[in-house]
Amino acid sequence: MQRPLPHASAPVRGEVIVPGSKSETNRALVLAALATGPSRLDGVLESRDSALMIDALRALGVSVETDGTRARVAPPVRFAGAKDIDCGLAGTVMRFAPPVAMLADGPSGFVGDPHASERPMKPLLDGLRQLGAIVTGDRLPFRISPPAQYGATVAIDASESSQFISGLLLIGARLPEGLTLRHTGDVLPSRPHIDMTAAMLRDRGVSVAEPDARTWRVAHGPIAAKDATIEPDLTNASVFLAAAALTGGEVSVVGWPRRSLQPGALFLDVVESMGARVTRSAGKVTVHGAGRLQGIDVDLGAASELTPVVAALGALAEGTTTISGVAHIRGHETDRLAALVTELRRVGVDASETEDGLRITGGGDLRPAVLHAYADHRMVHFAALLALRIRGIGIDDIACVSKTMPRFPSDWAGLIG
Ligand SMILES: O=C(O)C1=C[C@@H](OP(=O)(O)O)[C@@H](O)[C@H](O)C1
Ligand SMILES: C=C(OP(=O)(O)O)C(=O)O
Repeated sequence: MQRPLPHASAPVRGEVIVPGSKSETNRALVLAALATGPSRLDGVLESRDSALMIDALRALGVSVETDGTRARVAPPVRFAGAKDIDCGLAGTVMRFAPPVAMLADGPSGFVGDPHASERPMKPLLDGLRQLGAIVTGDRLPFRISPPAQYGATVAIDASESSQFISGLLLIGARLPEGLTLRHTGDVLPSRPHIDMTAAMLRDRGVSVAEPDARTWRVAHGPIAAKDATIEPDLTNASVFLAAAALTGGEVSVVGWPRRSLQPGALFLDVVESMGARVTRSAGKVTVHGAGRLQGIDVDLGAASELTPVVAALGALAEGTTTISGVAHIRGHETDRLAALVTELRRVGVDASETEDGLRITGGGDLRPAVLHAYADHRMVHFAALLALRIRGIGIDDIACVSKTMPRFPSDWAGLIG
């Protein structure tokens, strides 16, 4: 569905409420499915990625009743093997549901969107093999047969995705002897997401030790049921805050947690270092744009989901912006480094890939264009930000925002006016 995107004829001002965190929602659902009894969740994200997770868990025998942003999850006595579990393009589903399927009473099959088979899976599937599972294939689609006897130690290279570590940690306590998991690679992206997994396990009574920066020990034991409220998604919030920074406006996000493990919270530091002002009061965060932004050098290895938004800011800032630490986003919803460079050049911005990121020179002779989304929700956010300052920007597929924020088009139009 091709769409023109709104241009900002005046500084953007307003207040937004963003839906629940994808990362926290899908972890809370899995942990509730693995728990000793039923859990109630509030603030649950309603989106394609969370719907896929709910369907995957239901297929494995979990009862999930939803009512808007509320969910009641009741674990089964024993997980059932399931055919053709659809992962869509959701990293959290393709990396978190297979370990649960390894605990089932029979084999399970996993499928996904066409591009999903380009996303890295092998280290996770090797991890399941090291635990005794029989797995056919190294990418989607694949099939898992649960082990006759479960192992307890895994060594994998998670430099392509932190989700390999998170997926295995989530089930560690349910393995008969717990889990010792070691990362063997040189870099480890998205550390805050792994910390979020460990924190949510600990909140449910699980012992997770971290003897060094690349090893986790999860003790065997019960995962307590826990009623929980999901935080707003701070990465999705960054798009709205960035609108203020780009137009010299003022945008607040309501319900910003006082403390959060979401890497999206790091956006506040990034936008501040580009020249915007950030204030906090009574549960909300406000970005005050100064009208001009400065290019920066920033390592987004901890928060690589922010790359498309920061790339848009860099394209419209003065000077050069260098984003590093994000080589692994070549394996995200699309090859995000290639996609961002192609789309920046399409509108006349000088941009190139580095070994682990992007170099963008702000400004240039900017021109209108219909940008490509590559089925990637964050490429739509990127295009929406460019459109604020470049007249005549459209997007070839707006519907893919349903991955994590189906109401983005109306919320965005409401904010921009
Ligand atoms: O565990 C999670 O919820 C996520 C981890 C990160 O994955 P990578 O480590 O693959 O970047 C992040 O980019 C993704 O959007 C969500
Ligand atoms: C990388 C992302 O998603 P996924 O959970 O599918 O990996 C993302 O949302 O930016």
